[in-house]
Amino acid sequence: MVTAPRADALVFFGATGDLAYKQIFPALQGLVRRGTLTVPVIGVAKSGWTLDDLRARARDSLASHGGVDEAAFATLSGLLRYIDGDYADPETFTRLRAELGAAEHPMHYLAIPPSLFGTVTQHLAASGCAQGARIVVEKPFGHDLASARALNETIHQVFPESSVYRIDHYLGKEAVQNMLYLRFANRLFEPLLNREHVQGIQITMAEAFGVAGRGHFYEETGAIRDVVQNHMLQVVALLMMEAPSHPGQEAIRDSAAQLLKSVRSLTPQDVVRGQMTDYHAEPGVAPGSTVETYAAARFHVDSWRWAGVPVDVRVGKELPVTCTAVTVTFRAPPLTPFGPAPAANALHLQLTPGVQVTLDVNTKRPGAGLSGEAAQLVLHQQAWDGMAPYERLLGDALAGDATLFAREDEVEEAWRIVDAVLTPTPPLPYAPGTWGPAAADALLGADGPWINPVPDGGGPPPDPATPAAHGSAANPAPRVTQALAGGVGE
Ligand SMILES: NC(=O)C1=CN([C@@H]2O[C@H](COP(=O)(O)OP(=O)(O)OC[C@H]3O[C@@H](n4cnc5c(N)ncnc54)[C@H](OP(=O)(O)O)[C@@H]3O)[C@@H](O)[C@H]2O)C=CC1
Ligand SMILES: O=C1O[C@H](COP(=O)(O)O)[C@@H](O)[C@H](O)[C@H]1O
Repeated sequence: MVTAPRADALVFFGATGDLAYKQIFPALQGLVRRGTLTVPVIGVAKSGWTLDDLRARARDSLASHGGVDEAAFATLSGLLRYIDGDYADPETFTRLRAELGAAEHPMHYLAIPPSLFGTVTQHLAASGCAQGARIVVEKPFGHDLASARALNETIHQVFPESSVYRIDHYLGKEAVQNMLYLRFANRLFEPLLNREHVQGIQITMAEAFGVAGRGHFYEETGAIRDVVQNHMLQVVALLMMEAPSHPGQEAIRDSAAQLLKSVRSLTPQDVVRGQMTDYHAEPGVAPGSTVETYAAARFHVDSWRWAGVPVDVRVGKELPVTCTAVTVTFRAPPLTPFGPAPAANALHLQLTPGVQVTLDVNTKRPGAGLSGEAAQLVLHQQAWDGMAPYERLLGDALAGDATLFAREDEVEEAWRIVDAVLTPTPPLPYAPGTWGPAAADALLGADGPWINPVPDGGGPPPDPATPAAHGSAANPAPRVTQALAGGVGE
């Protein structure tokens, strides 16, 4: 729900950077194509570039990330402005104020190194650029609980919480929003999602690639800071939170924050840290680095609804597949008059690639007698995200809708949960292409084994020039049932 006026300028700090190139120009072109980006886009960086250099960079970015839509690109080019200057120099912000002209509600997007968030915020205030403005801040938001609190304080000296939009691009994923919708738009699942019926929950975020040339960044971060503190805990919150009291942004964020408040702080015994054996060969990685590229953790949610249900989360680089999936495994029926059921009921939510929801059920084996076999209902299958996460999030921020942005209390709770396991201890080695250190199995004990996701679907978005593809090849008709996939539960 929108609570702020529409932004009338987008100031893009970090327009010459890597994130801009890989994600943001494609998102901006998408917004232009939808007609939701019509305001000036002012890039600010210190590369010594001209506006034409920025336009050339934008075209190059689009050519290698999704394609140039000439009509949309022409409009985007016309909206682009560029200010070349250092963020430490007040003059940069004086020029920005002049470029903003009559804009009353600029949106300042900080796609810049986190060490500069404070500097830029303070210069925005001193130059008058913060007046009536909102700020969109990239991840990571802090390095631990203390630094996140300090950063919140710095930002709040200039921007009230209602004007702060903290990006967690997982919240912009169609599949993550679908998870929330599925829970509360159906009578079917919600009554079952509690300790009476759920045996355990597993979430795996597997990536078949490594640190992808971002060794310097990863050395400062590691898997827990990179994706557990933010993406994984947001998924936990949306999957397990109570129903929001109304559709407004604060109600949804209140429920998510409340759930995070009930997650017990991790201790070293709850976590297994791993490091892929080729990590030290990555440029920017220190010899002897103990940064983890894999982490498995058992979370406990101390709430009336979830007490005693293990929530096991595993993330890692250079695992066998690229897939993020949630599995909710249900308890066995109280009586089994026809003998033990072939498999536990389970709800699988594939969050990436694409969107997929499946349900493992037991059906009668055809023929004589009453024995069963496992089957899988495919409830929903969609091969692409509909809207790329950054397009969705930047569009929402421009419109003044903060629902899909992490609030101060959510971010601080998430840091509180992981704070005691951030100190690097020697990680266990694992070979690229494997599912990580064997010790992660011991973490689950009798609740194991880990469920290795088998990615199904996914793929590039349909060509914008052929919108018919949206409803056909890209979104195949759901299968009704199929035999239980062999990989699930292995
Ligand atoms: N890259 C990625 O895949 C992801 C990045 N992020 C986050 O996005 C943010 C940006 O990351 P990324 O794009 O990789 O970083 P880069 O280092 O590639 O880009 C940094 C940008 O900031 C500008 N900049 C840095 N210092 C100054 C300064 N003193 N004055 C003016 N401009 C300056 C650079 O300008 P210039 O080029 O002119 O020096 C450049 O535009 C970070 O918070 C990162 O954590 C989040 C998710 C993924
Ligand atoms: O934030 C990050 O997310 C990506 C994974 O995002 P996805 O949308 O491709 O699933 C991860 O690779 C990266 O390390 C991390 O910084």
